[in-house]
Amino acid sequence: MTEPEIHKGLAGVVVDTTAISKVNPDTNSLLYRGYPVQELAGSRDFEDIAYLLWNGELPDAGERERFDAFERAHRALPDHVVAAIDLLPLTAHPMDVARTAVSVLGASHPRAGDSSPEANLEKAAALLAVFPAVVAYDQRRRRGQERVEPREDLGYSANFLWMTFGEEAPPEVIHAFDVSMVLYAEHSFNASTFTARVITSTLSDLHSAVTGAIGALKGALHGGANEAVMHTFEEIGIREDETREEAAARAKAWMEDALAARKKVMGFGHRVYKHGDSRVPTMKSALDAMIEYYGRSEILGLYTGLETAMDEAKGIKPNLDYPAGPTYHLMGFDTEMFTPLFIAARITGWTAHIMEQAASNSLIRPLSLYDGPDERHVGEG
Ligand SMILES: CC(=O)SCCNC(=O)CCNC(=O)[C@H](O)C(C)(C)COP(=O)(O)OP(=O)(O)OC[C@H]1O[C@@H](n2cnc3c(N)ncnc32)[C@H](O)[C@@H]1OP(=O)(O)O
Ligand SMILES: O=C([O-])CC(=O)C(=O)O
Repeated sequence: MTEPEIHKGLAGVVVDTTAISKVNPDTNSLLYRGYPVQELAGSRDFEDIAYLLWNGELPDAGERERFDAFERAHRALPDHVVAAIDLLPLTAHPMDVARTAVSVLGASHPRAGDSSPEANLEKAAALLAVFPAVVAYDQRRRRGQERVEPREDLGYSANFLWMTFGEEAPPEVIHAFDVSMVLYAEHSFNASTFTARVITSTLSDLHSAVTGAIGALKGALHGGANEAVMHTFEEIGIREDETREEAAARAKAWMEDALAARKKVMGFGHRVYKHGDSRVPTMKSALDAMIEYYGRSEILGLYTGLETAMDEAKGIKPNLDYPAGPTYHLMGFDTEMFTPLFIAARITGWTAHIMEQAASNSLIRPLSLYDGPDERHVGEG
């Protein structure tokens, strides 16, 4: 009998079709429902992207108006979710808080037992609307600050920043934040999306699938990398009085030591892209805008120092988490909040995949090759 071929990590395996996004490493492109993401980021806001991912088309004016009315009416954190978050210690990682909050929202959803396409679309939109309040409240409670209620007169990103910082963000910051949400929204069969599809394939519900996806996103090889990038910057040391060149030199030396010690440096490399992540140039422009806005050229020094040293030593390019981390830092988010920001964006992609999987379902259940002990019996030998 021939041994089956093992596809460790499912690398290179095509498991299903999807009409939601196309990642093409050869052309270094990413399409959402056919549109290049670079074209969408900057020309369309995150709400339009959510609509596109769920419905297959960008909204017309009336569709967008109805979407906004629903989204803005569902932004407030219900009291029982506030109470559940308050039960969690401040030592809990914000990803654990986020995962718990989504689970509580699922358990108490009025249509919890309904996984019809209409119920799923409504659940997805309500989750997208309320999730920023989870992140904003969690950051504020850790800082000993009061919760800030959402504002219906602001767009998604402006309101997110308002609830987090308790003041209106400048347009430059809102724009950079919105671009990050658009870029993080969707990326085909990545580990967390695949997790959501596996859970959905058992006929489980949308909130269970998103809760599981959050668990998969938390790890440093996936979404947790944006937090890890900032820990690298912090380990090297962020010195505001330093020139860009001085910071770059220290970062380069740090990277050379890390690679000599055979360390994996988070924010670099990708399972699919081997010549650079299609989203990085757009996110890097958003980072550059924030560096300029806040006058923090030493951050650019750290960024380029690490990037250059990694490229020279191994030819490995940054992924989206690399420019996103310092961008969120400059905006004032605490480092542990970065991956929950990724959740906020990816709720769109995850739920689009949950709906796609449910509409054309087949239980996801691969095979394994047993390599344990030969058959034996209790009491023998
Ligand atoms: C939004 C996202 O989720 S993007 C991904 C975020 N994750 C990270 O940034 C974590 C750091 N990166 C990595 O661990 C990897 O690049 C992954 C997991 C993302 C992709 O990995 P894979 O395709 O499985 O490649 P693999 O991990 O086998 O790496 C291949 C080689 O490149 C090296 N390599 C890959 N990434 C890195 C890195 N970040 N730092 C150092 N070396 C690296 C590996 O050590 C390996 O070298 P070897 O052949 O000498 O052993
Ligand atoms: O596609 C992947 O494996 C990881 C990634 O970049 C993402 O989920 O955005």
